[in-house]
This record gives sequence, C-alpha cells and structure tokens, in this order.
Amino acid sequence: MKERGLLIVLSGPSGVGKGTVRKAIFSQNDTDFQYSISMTTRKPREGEVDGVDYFFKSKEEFEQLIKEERLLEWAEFVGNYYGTPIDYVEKTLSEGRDVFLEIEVQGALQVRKAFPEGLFIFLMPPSLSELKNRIVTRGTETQDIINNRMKVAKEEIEMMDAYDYVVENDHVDLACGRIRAIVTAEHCRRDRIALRYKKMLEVE
Ligand SMILES: Nc1nc2c(ncn2[C@@H]2O[C@H](COP(=O)(O)OP(=O)(O)O)[C@@H](O)[C@H]2O)c(=O)[nH]1
Ligand SMILES: Nc1ncnc2c1ncn2[C@@H]1O[C@H](COP(=O)(O)OP(=O)(O)O)[C@@H](O)[C@H]1O
Repeated sequence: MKERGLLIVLSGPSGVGKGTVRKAIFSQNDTDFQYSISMTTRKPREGEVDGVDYFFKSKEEFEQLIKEERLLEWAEFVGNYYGTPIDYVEKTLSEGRDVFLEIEVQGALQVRKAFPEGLFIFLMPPSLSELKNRIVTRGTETQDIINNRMKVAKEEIEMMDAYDYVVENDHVDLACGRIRAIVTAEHCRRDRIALRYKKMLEVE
C-alpha cells in the first residue's frame, strides 16, 4: 500500500505574502507538492482565472457545498467565504502525494483538528508596519478593508502557537527556502516510521 502524502498548511495574516510565497514555490520546477485550489465567493481580481486562482462561486453555491459537507474547512473572511474542497485533498493524499494549502488562520485551525498529523507553517511579517505597507502597496483594497485586515492580522498573529513552525517572510526567496527545508526535514522525520524502510529489514 502506498504511504499517504503529507498535508502542508501555509497560513498567516492577510498581506504577509502567502500568495506570493506559494506562487514562488510552485514556479520552481522541482516542487512536487500539489496545490489545492480553494473555493471562494470573492469576485475575481483583474487577471485571476476561474479554476486556476480559485473556483469562484456564488454565495448560494458555496452554502450548498457547506451543507453537502464537501469542504474540509471553510471560513468567512472580511465578508467573503473561502473553503478547501475535501475530495481533492483526500484523493491526492491517498495517492501518496503531498498537498499544499494556503489558507487563513480560522481555516487552518479547523484543518489542524481534522488532520493533526499535518505540517502547519505560519508565515510571519518582519513587522506590523511592513505588513500594512504590503497591503497598501498591493493596491487591491479600500482604506476600510485595510484597517479591518490589520485588526484581524493582530488577532491572527496571536494564534501562532498552534503551528509547528514560524517562517519570517523577509525576502520571498529566503521564505521559500525555509519552507522547502521544513518539508524536507518533516519527510526525513516521518521516514523513521516509513513502511518502505521497515520492509527493507524483512529482505534476507
Ligand atoms: N480558510 C480558508 N482561507 C482561504 C482559502 N483560500 C484562500 N484563503 C485565504 O483567504 C484570505 C483572503 O484571500 P484573498 O481574498 O485571495 O486575498 P489575499 O490572499 O489577501 O490576496 C487569505 O488569507 C487566503 O490565504 C481557503 O480555502 N480556506
Ligand atoms: N518578502 C516580501 N517582501 C516585500 N514584499 C512582499 C514580500 N512578500 C510579498 N510581498 C508583497 O506584499 C503584498 C501582499 O502579498 P500577498 O502574497 O498578496 O499576501 P497574502 O496572500 O498573504 O495576502 C504583495 O504586493 C506582494 O508583492
């Protein structure tokens, strides 16, 4: 039987650079994690493509998915729903492939309950002023939303104890390197109990 893949969860406050770091990780050719595309009721931003960046859903469609228990986790974040389709995650892990989720903090805490064996990484800004700077320079949000996101960000940073690792996103390349190193180390740690190595001993 194939061993299950590793569920990797990258979370952290809005604007810290989760999307940027995730895209940088997946742009590297030797990345062999599978990205789980989320569902959202948020309107697409310019350049975003349905089925690539998100599966864009109406509020009614999303509520139906919740009712049918087709989401591993979901959260309402600054006025929109976001959620992870459960079928893709289960299928991919059972094929022995690693799944990578990039989600906000409430959702990550739900996943921790469902998958305590997952690898939970909190992406940390170098400072709160740098976090605000990143949200402002991205230019996708109004002043009201920025203030709201900063308030939520402080509450989210308080939740970092629930994670296995904290990675500072000072420079995108450095943050990616740290995440890849953590995943590699986690695989090596789990290899201690891996069936394929135990089986080696059975061969005369
Ligand atoms: N709980 C949960 N959060 C998600 C999911 N997909 C994306 N998010 C998070 O929702 C938040 C808002 O995402 P988005 O509107 O794309 O804005 P941005 O990430 O700040 O550019 C971010 O913190 C995302 O990481 C999901 O499936 N579940
Ligand atoms: N290490 C970094 N240094 C400087 N700017 C960054 C860094 N990482 C991300 N950014 C910028 O910060 C803004 C927010 O990043 P984004 O990936 O959208 O955050 P999140 O997905 O966590 O909300 C973007 O304008 C992005 O280019």
